Amino acid sequence: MTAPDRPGAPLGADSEVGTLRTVLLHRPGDELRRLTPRNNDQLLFDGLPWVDRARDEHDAFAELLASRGVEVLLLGDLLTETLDHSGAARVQGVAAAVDPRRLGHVLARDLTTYLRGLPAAELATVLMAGMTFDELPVGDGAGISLVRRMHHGADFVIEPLPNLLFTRDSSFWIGSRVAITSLALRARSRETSLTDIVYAFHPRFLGVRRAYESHTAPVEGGDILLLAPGVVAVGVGERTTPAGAEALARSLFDDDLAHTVLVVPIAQERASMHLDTVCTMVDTDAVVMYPAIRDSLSAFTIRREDDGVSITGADPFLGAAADAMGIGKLRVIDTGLDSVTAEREQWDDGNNTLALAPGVVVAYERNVETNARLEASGIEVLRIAGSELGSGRGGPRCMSCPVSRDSLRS
Ligand SMILES: NC(=O)NCCC[C@H](N)C(=O)O
Repeated sequence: MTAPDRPGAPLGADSEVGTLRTVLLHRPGDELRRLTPRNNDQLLFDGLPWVDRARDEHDAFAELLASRGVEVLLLGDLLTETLDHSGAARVQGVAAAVDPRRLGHVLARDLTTYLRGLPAAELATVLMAGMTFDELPVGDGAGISLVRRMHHGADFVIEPLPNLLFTRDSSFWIGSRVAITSLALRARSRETSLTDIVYAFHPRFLGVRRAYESHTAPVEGGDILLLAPGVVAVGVGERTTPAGAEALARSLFDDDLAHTVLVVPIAQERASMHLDTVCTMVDTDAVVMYPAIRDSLSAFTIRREDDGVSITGADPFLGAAADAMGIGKLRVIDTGLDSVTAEREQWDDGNNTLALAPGVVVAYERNVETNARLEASGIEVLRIAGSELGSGRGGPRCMSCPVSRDSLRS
């Protein structure tokens, strides 16, 4: 992995459980205040979070990580620093936010000029929280746009990005490279314009190379599990598509970032929108998994071969994963729950843990039964509150993008 001359540990990750050194989070901000009962479904939230409380919960999450020696980077801070540092980042970030097809040429042009001139912190806020027609600056020429006149003041000129909270999905690190993903749904697609400029222009990431650069089809970070160095599982369901998984596998092989990719079909349902909603790694050879899918989860195995690739399967996931990882057995921590408790705790992200090291995970406190079973199996569980954070349907893993983990290769 790279970057000895930068602050902090070398960048990159080759597993889900190597000791976590640096992580990217997003502190809940004004983008969450945009949620209303009319738009929350479209913006992929199941309710309206109490924003100040969500922030408190998130601050406690960040403090827990820091208390365990993890360097916490905040997306909002990195974005502000990036926009301050780079004119090109400003141009790119604004261009992705201003849609002339929707706003018309006149308004798009005036808004672009206005945004490019904003101080970095204000621009970062607009790019994350969006902007309404009421919030447009009043000045010369205001009112000449028909689009402006005909829209309701509370309509969005720039749509907010409340799901920035889930930093896992818009980028992920593999080896010493970062992949900017290709988010499937309209409500989230602009998020990657922000991770893209941060990784392209922030001095901290100077010289970092990209993985999956072509992003030809949808791939979301929540579907990617780094099972072991060189072995990657990719969930295919509501978000990542078969074409995305195939393109990612070929790209990882070409860049020598993986030799085996397991493609794992998951139900196309909100409760299991990503692979990490039903299964996360808690140790080098162990996962916590939603019990209802334990025996039915399957995988196609794509291997890099001397003369191309081979595809086998579908086979039972647990066996295919153990084979690919070169271990006798992938342990499933037996959450042993009755089906109703298991379903409730899966919905509340009980299986969505963030490993800080082998056998040490962060989990939502509300999943009492799952956490107790993890502890009974020897896993250290660090509990955080998530009553408000969870309203977007994501747990500790979804809310974190590991930027640096110790390698498991050594
Ligand atoms: N990796 C994850 O499962 N992320 C959670 C994403 C939740 C977000 N509200 C979404 O629907 O995309």
